[in-house]
Amino acid sequence: AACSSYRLRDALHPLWQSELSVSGGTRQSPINIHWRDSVYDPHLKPLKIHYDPATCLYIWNNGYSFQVEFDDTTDKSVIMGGPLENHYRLKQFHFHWGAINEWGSEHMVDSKVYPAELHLVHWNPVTSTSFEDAIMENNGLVVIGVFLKLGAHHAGLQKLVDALPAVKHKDAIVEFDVFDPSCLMPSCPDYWTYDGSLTTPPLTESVTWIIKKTPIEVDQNQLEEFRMLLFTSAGEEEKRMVDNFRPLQPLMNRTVRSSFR
Ligand SMILES: COc1ccc(C[C@H]2SC(=O)NC2=O)c(OC)c1
Ligand SMILES: [Zn+2]
Repeated sequence: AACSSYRLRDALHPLWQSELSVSGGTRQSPINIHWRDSVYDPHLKPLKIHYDPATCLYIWNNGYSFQVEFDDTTDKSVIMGGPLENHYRLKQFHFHWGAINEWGSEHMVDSKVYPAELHLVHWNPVTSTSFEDAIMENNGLVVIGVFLKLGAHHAGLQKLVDALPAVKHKDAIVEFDVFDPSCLMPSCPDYWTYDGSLTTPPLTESVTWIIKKTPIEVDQNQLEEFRMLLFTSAGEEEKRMVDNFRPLQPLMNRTVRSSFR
């Protein structure tokens, strides 16, 4: 019943009216990860991350989240290992968050919700010639999800937070150079992985998800800076950018694998 009400609410939500475009979806995201149902896979390798801070280009407000874009014309910022057959190039990262600390993440772990979730989006340059192509390819994309929890100040994130006032409105863009997103990774190597989809239209089922088990800590002021962004363009009636997460989707015939016992 819960999932059907989610899907009803999901389909009615203004952002996902186009949900019908994948109404036959069998591998939609996000999901609630039931820890005990995840299956340890000894063949899963450690995830290898090599990001070159010089590939960072700019930060912008796309009307749904704020996004940091990277130069993906070379293999300078890549991930490999883990469940992956080859390397994937970093294209962008963005966040999802709530109006208050009680919710905000897209994925959940045993129904535990976090105040925010980071998504690092990568594409497969071996099977696709561009990010745009990879979106339509089965397993063309890899998104690493990192939970954010309320706690200590995150010094690495602060550089990003300090740039947010410059991208307050939809379509605002500001140069953002030399940022290493590795600083947003928890040191714990453990992750879950499953086959899923984009969590915004076109909702295509082209994503290998890698969800880190351990959250990173950020402080209240940093979360509140996220919540001062706007969905709306300059001159429009202001709508605060909050609750930009998709409701849970049914697991259907999928198994979540874990890299740890
Ligand atoms: C047209 O192609 C798109 C559109 C949207 C997103 C972003 C979505 S997907 C995710 O994980 N979170 C989000 O907000 C995307 O990302 C790969 C690719
Ligand atoms: Zn996302």
